[in-house]
Amino acid sequence: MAEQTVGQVHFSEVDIPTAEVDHREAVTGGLAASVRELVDATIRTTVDDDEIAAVRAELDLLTARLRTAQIPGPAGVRYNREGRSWGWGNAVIGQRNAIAPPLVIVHADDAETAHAEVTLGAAYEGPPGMVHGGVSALLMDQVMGETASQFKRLTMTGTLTLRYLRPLPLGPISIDCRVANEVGRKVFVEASIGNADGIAVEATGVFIIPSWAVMDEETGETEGWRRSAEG
Ligand SMILES: CCCCCCCC/C=C\CCCCCCCC(=O)SCCNC(=O)CCNC(=O)[C@H](O)C(C)(C)COP(=O)(O)OP(=O)(O)OC[C@H]1O[C@@H](n2cnc3c(N)ncnc32)[C@H](O)[C@@H]1OP(=O)(O)O
Repeated sequence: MAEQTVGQVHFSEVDIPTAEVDHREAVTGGLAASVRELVDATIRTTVDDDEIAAVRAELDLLTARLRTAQIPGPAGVRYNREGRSWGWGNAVIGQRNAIAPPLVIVHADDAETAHAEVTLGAAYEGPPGMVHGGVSALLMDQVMGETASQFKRLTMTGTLTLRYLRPLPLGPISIDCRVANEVGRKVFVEASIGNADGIAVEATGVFIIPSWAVMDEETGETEGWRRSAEG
């Protein structure tokens, strides 16, 4: 495994064929999907106290089984020589992260725009029956960050400005995003989140290519960074 550091950001090149990565992702992604169901059931269950205690005891045993073999810290972002990258712990798109919806982001071929759709359930509630405003910001931040990066450079959120136009009910939502402008190391991005009734939140963001992450196009120092959302 080769460690690569761009300024303060570390990522790892691992020699795993894409087919095996896809397989691992399908298996562990299935586990995360089951845990997502568990999260929803935990919020909504009305079983009695004894049943909760019994379920909890079983869950603690299951968790202990998973912990018999685990990595020492967070999942990080990894990539292989075929250009497949994956960030399984990412809070928004992480396939192994039950906290992540997970969002599947579709980027246009020119990488200037992106679109994402997902259904948000009880775990994402803020106002009663509505999507938490911070969740809307979180999801848009990820879509905007990826779009700003255009998968060819590292960008970080500098300023995110949100205008909440109307409450967004839990249920199916969609996000649209586009690069509006670019000046030096600043990439200006616009996004919105809404549903079939229209836009609920508009966002504008300044995403910065950090001074420590300006890459040399010739040496391809950061070539391992690719379309993580697709993998
Ligand atoms: C081979 C290719 C590689 C491809 C890679 C593709 C990967 C694809 C995969 C995945 C995509 C990413 C998906 C993630 C999505 C989630 C995003 C997050 O959650 S990011 C975490 C939260 N954000 C932070 O933690 C930042 C913390 N802040 C910093 O690190 C710095 O303050 C930073 C980088 C924002 C700026 O540091 P400086 O040293 O580079 O900035 P200075 O040189 O002072 O300024 C440059 C210009 O930017 C403006 N600027 C600086 N900070 C700004 C700010 N906060 N807001 C707006 N403008 C700012 C300045 O005014 C200046 O503008 P003037 O050139 O003078 O016009």
